[in-house]
Amino acid sequence: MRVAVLTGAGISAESGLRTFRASDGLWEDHRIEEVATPEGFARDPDLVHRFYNQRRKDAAAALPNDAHRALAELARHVDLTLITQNVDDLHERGGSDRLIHMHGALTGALCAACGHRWPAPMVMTTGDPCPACTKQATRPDIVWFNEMPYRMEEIWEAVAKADVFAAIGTSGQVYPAAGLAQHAGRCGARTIELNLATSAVSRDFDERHEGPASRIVPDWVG
Ligand SMILES: CC(C)NC(=O)[C@H](Cc1c[nH]c2ccccc12)NC(=O)[C@H](CCCC/N=C(/NCCC(=O)O)S[C@H]1O[C@H](COP(=O)(O)OP(=O)(O)OC[C@H]2O[C@@H](n3cnc4c(N)ncnc43)[C@H](O)[C@@H]2O)[C@@H](O)[C@H]1O)NC(=O)OCc1ccccc1
Repeated sequence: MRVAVLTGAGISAESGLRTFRASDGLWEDHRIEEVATPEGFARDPDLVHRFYNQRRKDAAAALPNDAHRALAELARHVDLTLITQNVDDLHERGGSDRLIHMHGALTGALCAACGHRWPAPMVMTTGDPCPACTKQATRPDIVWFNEMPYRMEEIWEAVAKADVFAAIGTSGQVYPAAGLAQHAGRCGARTIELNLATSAVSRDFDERHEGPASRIVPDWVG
């Protein structure tokens, strides 16, 4: 059985990490344009580093929950492709050793000059030189708006081949991730939404399970 799972901020909410669009969401305190676009980084890199340094600290202090662990268990029983929009490392710390961070990861640093990648320091600053080209063009290895998400061909292929596609804790407002459910359905997969509430793409699913991820994901995995 081939299963493709897409996760969003909702799966890490019960681990204490803020989602984006909730009333106390990340986008309440910061304008997307300012902190999650290449233009915002060019305009004020210190502000962007402060934003991601705080998220890196919060993620390091958080612990995976039963939903993260249930997906690691699922991978032992089916051919699972785990795709996450999240930049935290709670899937890995929950036991998942094969996943695709389509929007990058807080644990990564990227040189905007030469493209070199290395493990991110907890506190990243504009002065950090690249270990390869020594230029000071260090940025978080995160996919910002108007940038192409990582490993899209692999993701598109895995979803096309899936017998089952499930989306967990995502609002379905950001593309191309939000378009994967429709793609899966068109390719014949059974599509399942697991979420605390309805999302912007709930109509694209054959089946819905509503409730907190830490309860409904272990129930679904069974
Ligand atoms: C806002 C939106 C309209 N804009 C976009 O989609 C844009 C533009 C666009 C492209 N195609 C389109 C088509 C139509 C319209 C617009 C577009 N997309 C892009 O820019 C993408 C890139 C998008 C990626 C941006 N980076 C992120 N993250 C990293 C940064 C960071 O993290 O700081 S996006 C970021 O926001 C999104 C947030 O969504 P969710 O994770 O779903 O979180 P949210 O808070 O919204 O919802 C939480 C959900 O959980 C549920 N929940 C809460 N608690 C629980 C709980 N306890 N249990 C269960 N569920 C729970 C809630 O009910 C809710 O449903 C995630 O993707 C997340 O990664 N790039 C691109 O298109 O590039 C092109 C291109 C082409 C060629 C060459 C170059 C470029």
